[in-house]
Amino acid sequence: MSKTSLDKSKIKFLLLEGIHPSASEVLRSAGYTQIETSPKALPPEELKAKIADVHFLGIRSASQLTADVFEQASRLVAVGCFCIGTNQVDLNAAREKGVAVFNAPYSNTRSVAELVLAEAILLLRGVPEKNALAHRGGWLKSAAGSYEIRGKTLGIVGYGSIGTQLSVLAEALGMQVAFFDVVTKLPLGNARQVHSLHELLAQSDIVSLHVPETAATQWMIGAAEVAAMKPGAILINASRGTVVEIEPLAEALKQKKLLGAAIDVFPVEPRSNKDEFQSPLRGLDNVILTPHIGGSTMEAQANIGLEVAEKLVKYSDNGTSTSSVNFPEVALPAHPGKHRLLHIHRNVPGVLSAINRIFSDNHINIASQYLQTNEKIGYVVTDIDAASSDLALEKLAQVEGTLRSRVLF
Ligand SMILES: NC(=O)c1ccc[n+]([C@@H]2O[C@H](COP(=O)([O-])OP(=O)(O)OC[C@H]3O[C@@H](n4cnc5c(N)ncnc54)[C@H](O)[C@@H]3O)[C@@H](O)[C@H]2O)c1
Ligand SMILES: O=C(O)CC[C@@H](O)C(=O)O
Repeated sequence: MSKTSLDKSKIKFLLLEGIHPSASEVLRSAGYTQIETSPKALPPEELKAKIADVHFLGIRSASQLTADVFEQASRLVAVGCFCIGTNQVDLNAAREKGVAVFNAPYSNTRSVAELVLAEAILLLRGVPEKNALAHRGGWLKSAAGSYEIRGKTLGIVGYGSIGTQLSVLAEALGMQVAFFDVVTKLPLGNARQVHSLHELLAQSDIVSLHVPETAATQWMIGAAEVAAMKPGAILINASRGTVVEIEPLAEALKQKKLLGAAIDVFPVEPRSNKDEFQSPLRGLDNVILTPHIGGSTMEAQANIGLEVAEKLVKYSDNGTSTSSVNFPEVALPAHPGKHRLLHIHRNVPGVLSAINRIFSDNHINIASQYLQTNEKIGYVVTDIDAASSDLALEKLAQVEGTLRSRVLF
């Protein structure tokens, strides 16, 4: 048996951050037994020590997979992000190591959209302040500053999976929906696209952010943007903590320039439920603060567990990389009776011919072959007879540009 093909009982999975048990169930029913789980993210040094011995890693948003961490990951085959965002992973470093990264792009969109709408209603009614006061023995029975959601304008920044779900639900409640997106999008229902962020801010009663964390979205809402919002408007951020500058927001809330805010994500978030949450927004009664739970419902987490674990199993069992966020996507049939060689390489001219020269020079018959590339890497899968796989694998590893090769049988 080849040294680089492990039997399933030796393949190690590490699932961090309280990933739903549905993931472990999928892995166990696929025959994997070495599954270690932890309720929290690991600090960098601990993560580096652990990752050295792991073949598959599951994380959510709190684990930081930097280039340094990937340096230690000599056995790592794939990472599963059991969430939508993949900004916590250095995708280039993963690609350089030949590590495929998967996520769950849709399983929690509904949960986020529902939370945002609920928060919008509560903020428009001043419930956070009235609730806080009642807990302190106060009684604020008043309609002043309380409004229905019907007829209000919702401004959505980022009209993707979550933004569009929210748009549909908001219209069902009688809201007007406007959105800003860098891409021209087909508006759903009666929603309309506006051409600049400031145009959106100037006309929205509620602004809700649904962009990914990128260089362009970093601090996209700062002092100037808060100033551009309508007096008495509401800001909701359930996207990423780096999208909003907290200090100018806190100031606008203290000055009552804004009616309220609901913030689910923060520039710095505690690594576990035992660490202290620190923020200038603490103590402001017109702000709903939630601990990054936009996607945290039992339904969403169970679905994410299934979805991502199934992707890891398919990649481990037969090399299928469909819906990977950093890898060429290949959907592969089963390969009964054959050994399957997986070769991941830099996408430079000549690699495929070098690979096929190995097969022809060594009289190895190819039963089937698949190639897919993206701008950076190529992924070649070749099914051959079992007898030749050790020799072929040894030679494939020597091809110039090789990032990783392994065999499945
Ligand atoms: N709080 C939570 O628990 C939670 C849960 C799920 C997702 N999220 C976050 O929400 C983000 C959005 O999720 P999604 O599934 O809707 O993503 P998506 O990729 O489907 O949509 C993002 C949209 O933002 C647009 N966009 C990108 N850059 C932009 C910019 N600079 N200005 C304006 N628009 C821009 C894109 O064109 C796209 O339409 C995720 O990336 C994730 O970070 C948070
Ligand atoms: O569950 C998480 O930690 C992240 C949730 C959310 O931000 C996502 O990107 O899906």
